[in-house]
Amino acid sequence: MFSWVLDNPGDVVTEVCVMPEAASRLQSFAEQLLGAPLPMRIRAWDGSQAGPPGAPTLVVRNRRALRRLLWKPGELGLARAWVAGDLDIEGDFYAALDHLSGLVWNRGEDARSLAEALREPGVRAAVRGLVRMAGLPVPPAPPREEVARRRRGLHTKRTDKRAVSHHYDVGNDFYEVVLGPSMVYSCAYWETAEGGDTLEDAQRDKLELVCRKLALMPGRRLLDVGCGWGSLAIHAAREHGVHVVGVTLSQEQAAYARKRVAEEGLADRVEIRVQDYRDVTDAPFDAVSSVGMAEHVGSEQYLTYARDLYALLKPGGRLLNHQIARRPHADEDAYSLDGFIDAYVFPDGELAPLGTTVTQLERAGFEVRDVEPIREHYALTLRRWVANLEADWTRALDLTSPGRARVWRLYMAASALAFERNRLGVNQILAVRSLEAGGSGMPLRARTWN
Ligand SMILES: C[S@@+](CC[C@H](N)C(=O)[O-])C[C@H]1O[C@@H](n2cnc3c(N)ncnc32)[C@H](O)[C@@H]1O
Repeated sequence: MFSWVLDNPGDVVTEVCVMPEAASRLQSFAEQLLGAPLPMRIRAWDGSQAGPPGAPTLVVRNRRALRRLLWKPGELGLARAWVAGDLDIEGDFYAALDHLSGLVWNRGEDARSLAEALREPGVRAAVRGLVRMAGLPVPPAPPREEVARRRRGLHTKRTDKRAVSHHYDVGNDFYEVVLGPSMVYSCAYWETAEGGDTLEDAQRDKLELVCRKLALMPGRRLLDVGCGWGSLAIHAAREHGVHVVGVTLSQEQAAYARKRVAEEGLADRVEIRVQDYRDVTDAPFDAVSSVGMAEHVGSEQYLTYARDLYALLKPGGRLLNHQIARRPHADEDAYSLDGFIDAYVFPDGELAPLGTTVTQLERAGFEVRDVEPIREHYALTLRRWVANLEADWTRALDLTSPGRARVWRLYMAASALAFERNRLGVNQILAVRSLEAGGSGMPLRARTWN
């Protein structure tokens, strides 16, 4: 099936890039490579179209898109072409992304995925030949030791600050468009699977759930690690009467959060700092919340993170760690960092399987008391963020670059699908620093929380 590709790489370039009716040539090239019909329509730069009528359409605006795809086949190539505006999608965005991710990664028994096809040495060599002929340099794949070295160099205080700034210091106005008035950048807590409640209600319910799990009450001290725009700190101080220290690495977030705190009249109870969690020294706290922050910590630093939070708590104090989890890989050593999310969205972000996180918390001394998996909630939340962005697209383009707006739309929609398809999870882990004699201070019936 691949002999045509292997034997005639020059003809393939000519066929696909130079001859008329590019869409049907593209379709037949992809179908030969994958060994199955394409479920999407294609519209090419010359206006030609091919594929099942009524299906979502992949618009290939120019030949450069093909070069990008062939140069880095898979997630990163697709994303590069998408960010540059060389590729577009018409029709149902989620259905199209679902088809594309299926084509690239998981086809099932009867058809191979692009990733599988490209693992065959002959096909890989032919594709690299194509890329060379298309005039693009072919970088060597980084050796395993290089991936390991890069990992070790990550997550110093300086690199974390730079990575956080890349993601969060892009304008609070842009985040207001996406997140809406609640300004919470983590999974909400919905009443129904249909997501009938508003995003603001669902976010308020999430903040309240975190406060109840932490048994917050007047006079207690809460440390909110990765406090974002201050929403949890404000809710906890206003509704539960606690004193809160919120730390973030983002200057823009801190300025925004302080303004909100002052407007709410809570300046005597909420302190927002631009500070790394590793630099917090004013222990002890009765409770620590870390919501949507631990994804930035990285595997090399995770135990340090867990130990630091443990040390900051009083005996009997609770940690609520709300964190995205990936599925374990068959070969954990081969786990590579250079995907689309790393390149464009969260530089140096790292996801761990749930079991790894629980083990690290236990190794740091915590007793893990409860794990609540809430991945369906994240899919609902992300779909709402995508809808917010699409509804205010023109303003979003004014507030940021078109490339960034396209990246955010793609990463949020693709992440919604990943949570729906169970490729990603998100969990609220409640852990306790036990009292000296071993008591947890937890109620016998855990669901009442305090
Ligand atoms: C996804 S946001 C979540 C914000 C907030 N918890 C929420 O739910 O809306 C992640 C937060 O973690 C913060 N962060 C990341 N690394 C940090 C570090 N090393 N020390 C302190 N904060 C950090 C970022 O500045 C950002 O505020």
